[in-house]
Amino acid sequence: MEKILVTGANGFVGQELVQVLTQRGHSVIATGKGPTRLAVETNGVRYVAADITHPFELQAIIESEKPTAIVHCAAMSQVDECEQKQKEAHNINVEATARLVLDAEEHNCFFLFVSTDFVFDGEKGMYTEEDDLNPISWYGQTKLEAEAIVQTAEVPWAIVRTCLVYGNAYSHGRSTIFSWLRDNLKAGRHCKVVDDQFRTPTYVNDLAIGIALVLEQRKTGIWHISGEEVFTPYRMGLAIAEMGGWDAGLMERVTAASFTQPGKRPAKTGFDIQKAKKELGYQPRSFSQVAAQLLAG
Ligand SMILES: NC(=O)C1=CN([C@@H]2O[C@H](COP(=O)(O)OP(=O)(O)OC[C@H]3O[C@@H](n4cnc5c(N)ncnc54)[C@H](OP(=O)(O)O)[C@@H]3O)[C@@H](O)[C@H]2O)C=CC1
Ligand SMILES: Cc1cn([C@H]2C[C@H](O)[C@@H](COP(=O)(O)OP(=O)(O)O[C@H]3O[C@@H](C)C(=O)[C@@H](O)[C@H]3O)O2)c(=O)[nH]c1=O
Repeated sequence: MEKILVTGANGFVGQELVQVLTQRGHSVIATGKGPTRLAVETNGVRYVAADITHPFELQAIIESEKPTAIVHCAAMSQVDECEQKQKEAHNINVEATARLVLDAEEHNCFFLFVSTDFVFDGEKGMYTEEDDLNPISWYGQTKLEAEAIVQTAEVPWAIVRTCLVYGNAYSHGRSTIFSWLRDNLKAGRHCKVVDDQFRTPTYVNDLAIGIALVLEQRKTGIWHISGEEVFTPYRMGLAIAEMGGWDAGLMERVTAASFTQPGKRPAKTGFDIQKAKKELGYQPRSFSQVAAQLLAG
């Protein structure tokens, strides 16, 4: 059993990760900005407020709690916000990560950093862990810089990259592609959905299990943990409409060019997850299986 400190625990990925880690018998120190927003009160979880941009808050928690591992989820994760607030995004996504790596070194904690497909430029698609990085957004640039810092850590480290994470959104949390599509279709709302961004969407519970496997097996290095099937958001919507018995005609099939967004999105990402399947025993569920389960409520 590990004693794991999770940053970004109030976030979409963090909430699920805290639950999965405790269900797997680990003791979790959940940290986030301000009061806890953990959706589920779980035994074995302690919540401690900590702003990662305040240098000594996390350091004091690590000093007193002595975790065996740190999973760093906290980030400015909205791509457009990162593009518009570049200094703040760098402060949160890069400088705070650098300080946390130093804290991990001081207390000999295994360090796991959660990263993104947006470190790639989207030309090739189906990226392996060996492919060259070339981000086209400031968000992706900050994650690339943070990855480079993590790789200098003098403690065992892992980088888990993931892609278009979906599931039921938490109240007050960020929406996810799945909940956004389902809610629009269910409400009979017209929506514009892109059909030229290729992803391997990742069920948030599969991601949390993948992170737990890396931690439990103390696997170091870079790991691509995502779904196995390629979808565009439009094709996800078609599947959801079909399963929910809703009108797919509510979705207007558009290209990414029809959106004027501050942050560029890579066209073709998605991950080749053979390494995680072979070496971790990671096995994501199919989109149809998960969507049916989520729609059944
Ligand atoms: N969602 C996705 O599709 C993908 C996510 N990722 C990565 O996964 C990680 C989690 O993402 P996700 O859960 O979706 O994003 P969220 O935005 O839901 O969660 C990020 C969390 O980080 C917290 N945070 C931000 N700034 C600070 C700070 N200064 N101090 C403490 N906490 C802070 C936020 O707090 P608050 O809630 O108070 O704002 C939030 O709870 C991120 O590193 C992201 O880059 C990677 C690929 C895909
Ligand atoms: C809002 C909106 C989104 N979409 C599509 C575009 C995109 O492929 C998908 C999600 O859109 P968003 O703008 O929410 O997310 P986006 O910023 O594209 O997603 C990214 O988030 C960060 C954290 C990551 O690390 C990336 O892996 C990726 O998941 O939904 C539409 O088709 N129509 C819409 O109206």
